[in-house]
Amino acid sequence: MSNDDEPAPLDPIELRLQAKAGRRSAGRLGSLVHKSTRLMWQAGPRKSIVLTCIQVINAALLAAQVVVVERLVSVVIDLSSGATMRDLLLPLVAFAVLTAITTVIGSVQTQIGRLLAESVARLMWRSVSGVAAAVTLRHFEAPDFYDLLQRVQSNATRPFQVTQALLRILGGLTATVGVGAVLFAIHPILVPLLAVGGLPLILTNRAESRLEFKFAVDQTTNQRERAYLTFLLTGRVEAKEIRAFDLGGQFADRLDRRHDEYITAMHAHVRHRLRLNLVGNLLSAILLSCTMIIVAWFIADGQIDVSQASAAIVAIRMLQGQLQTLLGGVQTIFESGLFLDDVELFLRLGAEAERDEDGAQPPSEFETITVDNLGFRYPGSTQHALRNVNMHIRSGSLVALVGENGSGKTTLAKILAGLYDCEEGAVRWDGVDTREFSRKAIRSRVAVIFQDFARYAFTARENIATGDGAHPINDDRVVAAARSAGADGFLSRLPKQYHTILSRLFRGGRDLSGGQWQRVAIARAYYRDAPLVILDEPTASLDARAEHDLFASLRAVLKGRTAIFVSHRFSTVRTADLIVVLHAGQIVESGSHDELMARGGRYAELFRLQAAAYLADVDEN
Ligand SMILES: Nc1ncnc2c1ncn2[C@@H]1O[C@H](COP(=O)(O)OP(=O)(O)OP(=O)(O)O)[C@@H](O)[C@H]1O
Repeated sequence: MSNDDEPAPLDPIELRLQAKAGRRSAGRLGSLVHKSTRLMWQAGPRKSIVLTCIQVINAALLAAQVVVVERLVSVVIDLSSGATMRDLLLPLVAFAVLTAITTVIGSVQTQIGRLLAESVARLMWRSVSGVAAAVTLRHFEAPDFYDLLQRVQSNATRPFQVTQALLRILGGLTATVGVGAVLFAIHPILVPLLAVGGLPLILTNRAESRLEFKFAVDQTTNQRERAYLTFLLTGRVEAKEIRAFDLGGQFADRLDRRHDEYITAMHAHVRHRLRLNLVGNLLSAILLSCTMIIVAWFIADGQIDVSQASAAIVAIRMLQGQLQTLLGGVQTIFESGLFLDDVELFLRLGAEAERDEDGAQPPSEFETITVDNLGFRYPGSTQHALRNVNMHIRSGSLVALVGENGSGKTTLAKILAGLYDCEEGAVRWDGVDTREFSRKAIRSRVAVIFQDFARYAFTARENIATGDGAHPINDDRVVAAARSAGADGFLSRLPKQYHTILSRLFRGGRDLSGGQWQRVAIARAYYRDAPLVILDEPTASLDARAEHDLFASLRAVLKGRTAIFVSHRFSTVRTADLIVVLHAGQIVESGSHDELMARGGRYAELFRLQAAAYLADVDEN
């Protein structure tokens, strides 16, 4: 996907239709089985082998049980004509041993299956979370992306179900072949009759799978809304406001309504599924009963004896069970296959993320950054957030972006940080368009902290060291960055100093004030050894002294690095080498504080407005 395009449509129904058009059912089943087996093998080769062997042994034991039943019935019949109770002992013991072994093997199989399932789920999560963390920010503007992510997350156990189903199919198949062979030996015609009995189930099972997937797709948005409302009602940050504005009841009602809609839809869905299930099983049972009638007719006709008939009935019962298992397995794979398509579609987004690494390496330092006629619209938006933006930033300078709310400061910061590509125009580092560089490498040359920076429930040192996740934590650099950001004092006083978890979510954790958090975030930016530092409203939560200290020491801390900061506080802005004034996505003025004041334009107006507010207070006192 080109980065200037809208995110690709992620419509799963469309995807399903494409998949359907492209492949026939048998081929599709083959490809699903292939993918799932590979996944299972990658997750646990030894466990996969053990489970496969167990299935085969189990199936052989089932076939042996049928033979033993035939022997048992034959001895029972012969009891009146000379056979003794001793003759009965051997088949009885064999039957008991076989039953016991099958039961024990069943439990072993379940437990190993659990372990393998966890490994498969971990493998899936690793890929999914890797892609979620790497896709471009554009995806996070698209509701389709969130819908897909939701389905991928809530179906993380699907590969496990597929692997379980695979094993069930394997077991079912082997047992069907084994027991089928015994049945064939009793009378060949019984086998095809049984196969016909399974046909209605195959058809209705497929229809049920499609129904299930359609239901899941239809309900994704509802499910996300419910997840969001639950998050609001249980979130720590939201807890204050929910109580202050008494929103709990209102949100709970909203959640209830969404739930009602979901349950109503589910009722209809369940009714539909049950109808299909009933039809399939009824037809199958009728056909199987016909088989029983034929067995009775064979006895009457003298084609088989009573012991063979008993064994045939046991075999038919067993085969019925195995056939159910087999078809259930196929159904699970088809059903999960539709969800796995979603996963595949999602993982394909990772390929685009990998292309972020393509391109030349940017220089480790730069002399100038030039912004040429930059234009940008957010995905799905018709309005330009930035238009005709031109800037020239010299290495080592301090640049301030100012302007009213919504004027485009943060958007410009995001583009300069390499988080979005520009739609029109270009950003150049020493004359080279940044799109020629690896985006990942560009991002590694920028240390950026946004207004809504992340507050990780990790230790203080980890919170700072996330500024450079590519290298092991260097504690000396952590402390140095914290000192430069004015965070060392309060972090050192925490119960476990820099090793204290900065959250109440975990035992022993401590939370910080808004301003203290902001200093930790600034330390995160300082920790990164990048030639360009971008700070989006770095002092919004700082007290007057902290703000003064931060800017007074900024140049010394930067040690010649270039810094761009967004601020609404003109007292700090005036220290910048270059002040860029944005209005409605365009640069309306730029220059030093003195130049802009002399010009008497928008900057001077905003500056005087703020200064007057302070002076008015001073005058009043
Ligand atoms: N994710 C987004 N999707 C669509 N439009 C957006 C998005 N983020 C911002 N905008 C729009 O882009 C324009 C510029 O927003 P931006 O956040 O860059 O402004 P700002 O100058 O940083 O504002 P503030 O001072 O309030 O932080 C605004 O009109 C805003 O509504």
